[in-house]
Amino acid sequence: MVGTLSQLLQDTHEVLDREDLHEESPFEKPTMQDMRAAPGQRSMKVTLQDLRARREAKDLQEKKQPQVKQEQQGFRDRFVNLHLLRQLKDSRPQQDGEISESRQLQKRLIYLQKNKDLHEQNKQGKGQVQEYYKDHNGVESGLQIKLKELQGKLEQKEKEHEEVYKKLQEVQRQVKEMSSLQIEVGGTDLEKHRDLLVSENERLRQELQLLNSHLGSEKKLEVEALKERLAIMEQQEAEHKLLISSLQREVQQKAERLAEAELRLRDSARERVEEEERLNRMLREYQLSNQPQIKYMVKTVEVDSAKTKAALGELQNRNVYLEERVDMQRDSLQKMQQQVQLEQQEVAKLRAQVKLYDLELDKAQTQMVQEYETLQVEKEQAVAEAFERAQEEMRAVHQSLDGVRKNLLTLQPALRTLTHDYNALKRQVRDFPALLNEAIGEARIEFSQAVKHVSDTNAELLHKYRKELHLRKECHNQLVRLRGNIRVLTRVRPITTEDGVGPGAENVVNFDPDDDGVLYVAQKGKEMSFELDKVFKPSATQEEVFREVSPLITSCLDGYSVCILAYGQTGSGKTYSMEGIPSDPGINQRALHLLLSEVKERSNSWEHELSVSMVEIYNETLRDLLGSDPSNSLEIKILPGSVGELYVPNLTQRQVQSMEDINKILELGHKQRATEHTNLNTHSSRSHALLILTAKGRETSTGICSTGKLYLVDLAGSERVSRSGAAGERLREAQCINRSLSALGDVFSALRSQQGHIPYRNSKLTYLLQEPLSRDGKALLLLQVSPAEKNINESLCSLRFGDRVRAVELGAPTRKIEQLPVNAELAESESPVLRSTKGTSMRKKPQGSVRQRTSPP
Ligand SMILES: Nc1ncnc2c1ncn2[C@@H]1O[C@H](COP(=O)(O)OP(=O)(O)OP(=O)(O)O)[C@@H](O)[C@H]1O
Repeated sequence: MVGTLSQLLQDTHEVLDREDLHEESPFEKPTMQDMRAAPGQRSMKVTLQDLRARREAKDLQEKKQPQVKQEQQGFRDRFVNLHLLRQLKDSRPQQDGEISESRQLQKRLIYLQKNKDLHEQNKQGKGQVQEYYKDHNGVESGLQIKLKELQGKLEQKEKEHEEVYKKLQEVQRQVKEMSSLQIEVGGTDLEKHRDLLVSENERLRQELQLLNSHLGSEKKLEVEALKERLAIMEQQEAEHKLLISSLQREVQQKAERLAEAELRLRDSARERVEEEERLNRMLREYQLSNQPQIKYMVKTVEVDSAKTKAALGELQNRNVYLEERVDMQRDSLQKMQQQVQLEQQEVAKLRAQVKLYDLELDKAQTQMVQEYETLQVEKEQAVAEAFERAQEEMRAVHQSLDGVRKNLLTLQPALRTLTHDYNALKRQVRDFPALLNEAIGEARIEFSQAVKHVSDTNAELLHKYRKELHLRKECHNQLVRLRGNIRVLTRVRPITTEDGVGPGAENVVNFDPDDDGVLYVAQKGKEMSFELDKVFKPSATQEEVFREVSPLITSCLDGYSVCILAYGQTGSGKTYSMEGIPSDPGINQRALHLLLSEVKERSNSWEHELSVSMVEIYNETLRDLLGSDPSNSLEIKILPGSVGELYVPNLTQRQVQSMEDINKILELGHKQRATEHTNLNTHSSRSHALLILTAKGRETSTGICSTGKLYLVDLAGSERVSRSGAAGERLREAQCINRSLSALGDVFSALRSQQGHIPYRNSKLTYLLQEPLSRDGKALLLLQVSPAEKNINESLCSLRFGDRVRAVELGAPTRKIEQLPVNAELAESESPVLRSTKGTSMRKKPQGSVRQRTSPP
């Protein structure tokens, strides 16, 4: 027990001594005034004003400090004594509680002191955090500087690459120059080597580009990753800053609260000290006032102890209150401690994170640096390799260039000779056009001269040939005349619309351009030629045809019996040639017109009388086309008293003196001509039409009379019966026509073979044409030919017929003349023909009349 008390006293002294050392200790001694102040007036919530007032009071107290200290010491002693007394006499447990409270207060004070230390530490922590941030910022700025350095290095490397690339381009250019040189020189091995170098160079360039792109892309990626990391870290830093600022705020708040708590503790300590002082004072007062009555001391003490008890009760209450407050403070301190711990943990975490980030950053940086270094090394290696290759290539190029130079040196003489040759050739080539033009001009001149010569020769030859031909013709004609051959002319009509279209209407007849007596007919790929006296092309006019026959026509005025026969198949143009069309008349009208004009011309020496008859032989009946009744059949009879001279009784004979007479007669005859339509020709004539002109003339000076006759015959169609498709009446017509035509053919055959008997009487036609077709007459056959392919057989028949007729020799013709008295009138001639307008006389040779053989006109 005694040990415990002594321990307590020692502790109390220690505490009191320790508190004395602190100027602002909460256990400073209160002034008397303070002590006197009622406890109820002292608020538990000590404001700062109160604190200031107390401090001022404290300052005042300090002035009295030595004295007070002495008093305190005394009071302490008294207090100790009092305690001892209490413990000894009363041994009250309340005092023990007070002491324990004091101890607790002391402990709390220690705790608060520790808390203060913690606060200091916290402050230091904050400083450390700020330092960390500073460091972090420094690291970041360092990284950025490093990044900038790296970028600078990259740019430098790129520049180096560009330089290398330029060098490569220069090498390529040199290689190209070399290749051009080689092309000029025309090397072969060098070209291969050059191609290899070029391909190698290209490959290197591509590799370099690939490396560049690879390097650039990797670096870019890394920089981007670093930037991303930096951004994240910056974000985290901002968050941490926010956290730290909030923590700082909290720490500040807590520090403020701590300061408040300290103040309160001081207040409570001061109050306690004041209370102690007051108690000491009271004790001293007691001691001073009650020293002689020690025996009553116990009683007084007991009396006073009541007060003391009350004071103690108050103190106890106050202690309880203070204890509560201390508990509260403790709680708050605990909380604060916990918070501080949490914050410390957080700070530690943050530090760890920051360390981690630092590590990561360092790692990334080192990795990046390593990668960069490796890339740098690779790039340098690649560049070095490329450079080496380029150098090697350059060396090779130089070598090849040397080779080329050598080649050039060796090739130079050859080149000189080649250049010389080339220049010579160039000159030749340059001069060549002029030379060529000159040569061409000369050749042209020579050629044109040769052509001209040839053409001249040809023309001459042609001329000679034509002359010869003409002569031959003349001779032939002469011969024909002398022989009395029947001339055969051929007229080919043009292709008409009636021929239709298609292969059947194609032209199969061709002509010889130099010989107008030759005609070619193509049949089934074969070409047959026919030689005739004259061939008229389709383009031949009526005039041309008439011109050819006109000499024969006029010969009738000389007393000849002349016959022109138009022969050919239906539609071959017989009527067209003989009669013609109103706008373009044929032989008949032209002949009459010619004879009229000829008579006129000869009228000085000759008197002529022209009379015309028109007959038709239809179905072997002779009809008078100018008669009043054309249906009457005429007969051919021998003129009585003549030598076989034939005549046609009752045949109408009309004199013609003008063209009007001719036109009227022809119109009448044409009208009365029996024409029928067949399926071959819409205007087919199914009869033989004859225009007989009798020309009686008398030479006024000599009295010689001539009687000439002109038979213009438009024969019926010569086509075969089967082809005409005729039947019945048409068949009979066709048969009659064929019979008469075959009779004509027979006559020609007989004449050709110079038979004794000529079968004139086999048909009306031949019988009527006996005189001109006899040896005394002249005959001309006008073969009408159709050029259409469908008529080729009939055309060939006609041409073959003409060929046969050509061979007929009638002999030299004879004029029919008679000598009459000079003063005799032509009309007084005994000739019945001349006397009568009715009936044509084909009399026998009268006495005194002479048939004079003469040359043809
Ligand atoms: N040279 C020609 N130029 C123009 N047309 C012609 C010629 N020859 C004949 N023709 C025409 O051919 C057609 C038949 O001619 P044309 O009547 O003269 O034949 P044809 O032989 O007399 O017949 P047919 O025996 O039936 O009387 C006519 O339309 C005629 O105009």
